[in-house]
Amino acid sequence: MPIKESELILNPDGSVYHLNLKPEHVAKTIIFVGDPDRVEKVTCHFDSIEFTTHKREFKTQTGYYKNKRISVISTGIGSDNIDIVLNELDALFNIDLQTRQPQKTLTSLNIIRVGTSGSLQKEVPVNSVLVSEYGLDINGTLQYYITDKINNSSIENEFVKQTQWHKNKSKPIAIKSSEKLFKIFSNTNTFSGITVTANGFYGPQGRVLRLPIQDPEINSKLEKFNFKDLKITNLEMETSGIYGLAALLGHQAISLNAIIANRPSGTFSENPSKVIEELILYTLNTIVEQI
Ligand SMILES: O=P(O)(O)O[C@H]1O[C@H](CO)[C@@H](O)[C@H]1O
Ligand SMILES: O=c1cc[nH]c(=O)[nH]1
Repeated sequence: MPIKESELILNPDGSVYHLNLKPEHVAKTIIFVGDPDRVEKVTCHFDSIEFTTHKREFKTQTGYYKNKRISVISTGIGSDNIDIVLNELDALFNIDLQTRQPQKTLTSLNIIRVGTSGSLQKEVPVNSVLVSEYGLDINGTLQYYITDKINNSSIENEFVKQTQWHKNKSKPIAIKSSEKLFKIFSNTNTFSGITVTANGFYGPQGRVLRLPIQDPEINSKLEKFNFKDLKITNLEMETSGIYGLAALLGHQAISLNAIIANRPSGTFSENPSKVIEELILYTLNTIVEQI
């Protein structure tokens, strides 16, 4: 049975609904950034750009960096957007958009997030780079899929126990990064750990401005969490969705985080653009050398 028009929505020009892309527009190695303005901060280093489009928060450019064809897509903020980006991106490669049937031979993509994040550990300082070994979904997105073959329930159970996770909050789901990409992007200068992916920047990340939150101790509980020497290192808003959907769809994914805030010390980077620019160059050169 073909996938119905209401389920896989195509624009009049045949492109996928939100991303505005056709299969020929996208490379198999894709950098995700949150901020649409960060797309050009990556592609300004390219030797050539062959394609650009922009709809809502989703801006895409495809081109060549040192002979490697790479696409850069902005996802906007949050795992709800990751659900859109991963599903539409996968459809471009793994569903025949004419017959609306899955392709017989599936394509596996390399997805590398270049994002910003807040550290939960004093020893992961602002202006450092963190490679997420695990993404921990506390935002509920992955609960809508069948994750029992890809999640780590030992981490999840320990998390619920150690944080006294409130029963009304969505059940956490822990997903590992691509082992291959984790090895490629980790080095002696990078940090690694469990990245908690929240569904908001303020209350869901333990920030209090004027509103009290359900658990005022949550960030110190996250900071103290320990599972076989694995620590929760940072908070942001996309990694677990990328890891979960990539693993389910058969893609390789890694999340690289420029640490711009340190929550225990209450500090924020004086020059976030600098660490982001360094991370972009590190990412591009590592892709060219090792992917
Ligand atoms: O800088 P990006 O990649 O958007 O990532 C982080 O910044 C945003 C919040 O300011 C969230 O998307 C969070 O995950
Ligand atoms: O603290 C932070 C910093 C960047 N992005 C987040 O989501 N949280």
